[in-house]
Order: sequence, then structure tokens, then C-alpha cells
Amino acid sequence: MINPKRTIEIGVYTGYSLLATALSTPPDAKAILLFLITAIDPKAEWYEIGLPFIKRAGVEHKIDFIHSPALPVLDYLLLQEEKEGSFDFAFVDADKHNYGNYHDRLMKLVKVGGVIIYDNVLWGGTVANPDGDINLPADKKMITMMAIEFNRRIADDERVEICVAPVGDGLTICRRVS
Ligand SMILES: C[S@@+](CC[C@H](N)C(=O)[O-])C[C@H]1O[C@@H](n2cnc3c(N)ncnc32)[C@H](O)[C@@H]1O
Repeated sequence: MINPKRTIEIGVYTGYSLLATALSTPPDAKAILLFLITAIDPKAEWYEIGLPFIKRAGVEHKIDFIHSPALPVLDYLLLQEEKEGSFDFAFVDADKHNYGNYHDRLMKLVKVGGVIIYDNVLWGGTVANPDGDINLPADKKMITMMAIEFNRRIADDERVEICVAPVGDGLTICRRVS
């Protein structure tokens, strides 16, 4: 849809969504031999499990895997003026309590017209009825409340147009419009 060339992946795990992104970057990306996808996760051992499949798919050269929590990496990218507005796409599927912090940074890193997707925004459906399951453990309930707050915040953010896709655990597709 947006023909992404430079992308950010926050939360890699074994690289399932990363591989999908890598396969969807344009074929000419291969010719210019640049790292196109900045993929960030503090657990390198999980990425290494998926890496053979990424190699087999012939897209490893497109990926700059950064073994770190995402926030300091995003802040480092923002120190480089040329990185502002330089990304076409970001996929966020990591620690839920930082989604708001990621949004603040990604709104500077992703260009106007670019897309950010946030995963797990429905949090098992609990966002629709946070008091519905009294057996929900406290840590899960806390994430429910964070997801509600994040969803409200994104809905009120005039810099983006959003669409919540009720697939899987809920994806918010967010297009930067200003
Ligand atoms: C649900 S998994 C990601 C799944 C992946 N997107 C996929 O489709 O296979 C969440 C990942 O977020 C990572 N994570 C947790 N805290 C993080 C942080 N502060 N910064 C970046 N990644 C983080 C975890 O290590 C884990 O690999």
C-alpha cells in the first residue's frame, strides 16, 4: 500500500512479523545494500531462533537487528536530524506500558503519509469491558487499563488517522497526516 523502504520494528521475538515486513520491502532494496529495517528487541536469543528462516528467505541483509530496549534506540535515532521523518512504516509489538512513549518518538521518525501499526490494542477483548472478568490477574488488568488509555490517546491525536482492525488481538493502523 505504501511501498515502504525504511521501517522500524519494535518487538521482534523470533521475527515472524519482521520477516513479513522484510519480504514486502521493494526488490530494488536488495540492490542498494542498505539496512532498511531497524529491528529492536532486548532478547537476541529469540531473534537467533528465527534468523535461519530469515536467511533462507534471502532478506537478512535488509535487517539491522539492535539488541536493546527500544526507547534508548529511538532517542538515539532522534539525535540524528536526518532520521526525522525518514521512516515509511513502523510496527510496534512490545512492552505495552511504553506504547505512548513509542508513539511520541515514532511521530517524529515516521514521515507524514507513513504508517504505524500497534499490535494487541484490544488485549484479548478486555478493553471493551475491563471489569468483566474478575479473575483477570492484576498484571493483565493493568495492561488492559494501559491499552484503554493508549487507545483513547491515539483516537484524540489529530496528527494521525486511525483504523482499528479487529484481527488477532487487535491492530491499530495509524497514518501520520501532519
Ligand atoms: C509479542 S513479542 C513480538 C512478536 C513479533 N512481533 C512477531 O510477530 O513474532 C514481544 C517482543 O517484545 C520484546 N520487548 C519487550 N520489551 C521490549 C522493549 N523495551 N523494547 C523492545 N522490545 C521489547 C520482547 O522481548 C518480545 O520479543
